[in-house]
Amino acid sequence: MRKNIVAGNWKMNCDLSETKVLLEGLTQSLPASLKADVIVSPPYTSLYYAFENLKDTPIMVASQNINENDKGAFTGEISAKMLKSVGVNYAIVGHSERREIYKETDALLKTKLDQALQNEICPIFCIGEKLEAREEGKHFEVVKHQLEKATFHLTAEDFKKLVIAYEPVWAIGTGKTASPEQAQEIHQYIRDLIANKYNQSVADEVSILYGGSVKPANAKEIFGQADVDGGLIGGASLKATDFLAIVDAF
Ligand SMILES: O=C[C@H](O)COP(=O)(O)O
Repeated sequence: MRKNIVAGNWKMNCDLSETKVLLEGLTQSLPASLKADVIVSPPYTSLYYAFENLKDTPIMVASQNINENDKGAFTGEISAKMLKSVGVNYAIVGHSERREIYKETDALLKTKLDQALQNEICPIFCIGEKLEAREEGKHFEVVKHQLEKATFHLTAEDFKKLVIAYEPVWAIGTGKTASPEQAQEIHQYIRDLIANKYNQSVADEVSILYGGSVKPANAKEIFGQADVDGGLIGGASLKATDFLAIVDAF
């Protein structure tokens, strides 16, 4: 059965001392029993510190990216094996900021997913349409294309290891959130795509997260939708009390 997951994507925020403060805030106020799996995704420079300081807690650590190669002459890059060695169990792959700013293509993302899975890192694979596509009613088409091109080569066993994050680009960092009905509609569509490609039991095992301006004030309503299994949280994950309130929203 699929899991509830709340993942915080810190993006390019938090140096080491800020990481320390944020993690202390999280661990000191962490409820004894959690309603969701909790993941934090600090920048590379804080990953090892995060792992070391969270290993006695239920909070898991994700990277915000992963390289598609094993090793070698790729100046500035970090391999899956290196990530694994500092305690990373999840990797965000295909965030819209990487697609847009760093021109990551569906073909590249496919190889990144393979690399993560080969190294036993669970990908949090991001898909979602831009505002123009939403306004033209092409959002279903966009997410179908993104999903098919990067993931449908996977076996059912590997597909079940993915977490999908639906993040409408127009809702990221803008304060605009998809309505709970809009989120449910497209999450259900994504689950149906998975069921049609694989089968219903695979579709029922994959957690589909919503991302885009999730805050303590709107999390409960969004997470209350039948096919929304949690959230990928940007801005609100940088404040421990807000992030924990979102975790508690189930
Ligand atoms: O990865 C997280 C998303 O980009 C959402 O960011 P946000 O919560 O700041 O809108």
